[in-house]
Amino acid sequence: MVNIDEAHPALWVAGVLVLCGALFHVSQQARNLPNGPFSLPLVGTLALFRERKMFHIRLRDWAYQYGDFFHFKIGRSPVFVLSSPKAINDLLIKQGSVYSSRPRLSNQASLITQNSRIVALPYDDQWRKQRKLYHDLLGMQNSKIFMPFQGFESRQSLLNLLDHPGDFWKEVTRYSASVTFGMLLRCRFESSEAMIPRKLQARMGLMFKNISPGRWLVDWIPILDRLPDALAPWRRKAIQLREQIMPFFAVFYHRIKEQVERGEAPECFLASILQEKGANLRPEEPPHIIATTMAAGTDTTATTLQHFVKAAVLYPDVMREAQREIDSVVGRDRLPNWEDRSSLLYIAAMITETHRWASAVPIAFPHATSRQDKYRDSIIPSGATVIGNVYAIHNDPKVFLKPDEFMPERYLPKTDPRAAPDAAHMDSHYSYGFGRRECPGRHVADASLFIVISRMLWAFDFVGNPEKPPGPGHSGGPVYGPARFEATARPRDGNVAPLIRAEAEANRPEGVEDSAVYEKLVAGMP
Ligand code: HEM
Repeated sequence: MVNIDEAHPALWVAGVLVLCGALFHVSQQARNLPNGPFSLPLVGTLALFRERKMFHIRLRDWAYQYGDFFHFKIGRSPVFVLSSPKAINDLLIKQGSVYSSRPRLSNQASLITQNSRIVALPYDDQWRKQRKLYHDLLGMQNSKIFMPFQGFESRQSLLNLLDHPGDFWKEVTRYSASVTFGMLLRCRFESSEAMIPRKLQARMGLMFKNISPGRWLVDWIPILDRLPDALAPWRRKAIQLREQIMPFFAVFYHRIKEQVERGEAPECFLASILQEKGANLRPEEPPHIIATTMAAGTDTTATTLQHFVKAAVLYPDVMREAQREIDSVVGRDRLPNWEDRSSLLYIAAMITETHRWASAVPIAFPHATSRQDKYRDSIIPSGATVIGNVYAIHNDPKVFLKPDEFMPERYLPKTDPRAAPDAAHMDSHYSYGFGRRECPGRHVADASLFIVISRMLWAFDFVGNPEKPPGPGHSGGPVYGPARFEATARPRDGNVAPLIRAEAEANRPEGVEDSAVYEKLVAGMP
């Protein structure tokens, strides 16, 4: 969360200043805080600066040391960390009306996001308005309208993997981007080399880097923000960054807007926002909704698929068990389809286990309180940051036996002879977050994962490079993928190639255009 690497010089200056002040201030609330790592008044928890650990690893280690309800401090502000299903259930879920806000963005971050990105909005009417748009689009029932896209794109994935067996890494990004862009604006990508997903990733990287708390000197010395614009060049810089990031999204916005005005828009999320559903939005909101949807839908699903391929390579017995199930339910003469979903229990368990074993967002997104509350004798002030420690819980041996092992059996129904119910003391996972802020795209995401995973395993064995097996470590952030690794998709038998080629073009959804039209429009952008 705190971008220490980026903010290093700023931290030292801020550290000296706040240390001077520290002698005169003692946080009133400190008396009521739960256990936690050592912190200095005003400076906060020193280990945040000292140790070069990834944030979710550090939070897991602290959870082992301080228990399932601890705090640390950023400056003077306590951050509360919940590291057991009980603590999460007690607060983030049962007390949703109190624990569903977001930490306040810095002024710099607000300049970049224009307070229009749902993931960062506080629990207020603007959030409710945007959340309803997502709910209407992505709710359990409505999300079914995307099945034809997911079905078609998963067959394109098989074709691309057949032609380029080593390209799974890029292919899963193409797949996820096509599903997301399809629902957002009826646009798709045929090739794994498509340039738009890469441009999207670059922009989101720039955005997240610059809205992270602690990124700017002024985040650490807020009094500087009182200076007029002429003496505050960082404000201009934030606006320049926004102008670097947002025109890319405006391209999609303007094209669909023109189509709406001509009465020629495709039936899609963006058109419905520009027609009646988004009537109450501020003008700057739709481009940010486009950016959020593209980013939230693409990177997370692609990353989860990369984790899945890693598991398939590292656990060939699990892959074979899944293939045995597919072969017995589906046979070898056709691809798995939606009707098979309720019979493919091992595949369902495998998807849940992928979310647990390697969460794409290992601490979800921090929540914040909208009023003061009390928990286990501690006062949690209004506006406090509260983190659900997903990674710690998913890796806690008290909750999941042998947490390092990829074991779909832990999620099978108890009556299934393959089940290992004692291996899980929780019947789900927290990779989609919690309570009222839980990911609204989860039904779409799980459907996307089901259809492409079941079909990939029907068609291919995933084989690693014995010289370079997938290692530990992560890529990316705030969405964490595995460290890059090699894998080859090897057709399982002689039926696979002819069937994939024969089926690739079937049931092409109507009204979906190739991304070429947008590629021309964004070609000149860096
Ligand atoms: C495997 C795929 C996905 C994962 C792991 C994932 C994970 C998450 C997480 C952890 C959160 C924060 C929850 C919280 O604050 O408690 C979130 C929020 C969100 N997700 Fe997803 N997500 C995925 C797919 C999607 C898709 C496909 C969409 C839509 C196209 C989407 C749209 C959103 C939105 C709009 C929010 C913000 C919700 C809010 O702040 O109220 N996500 N997601």
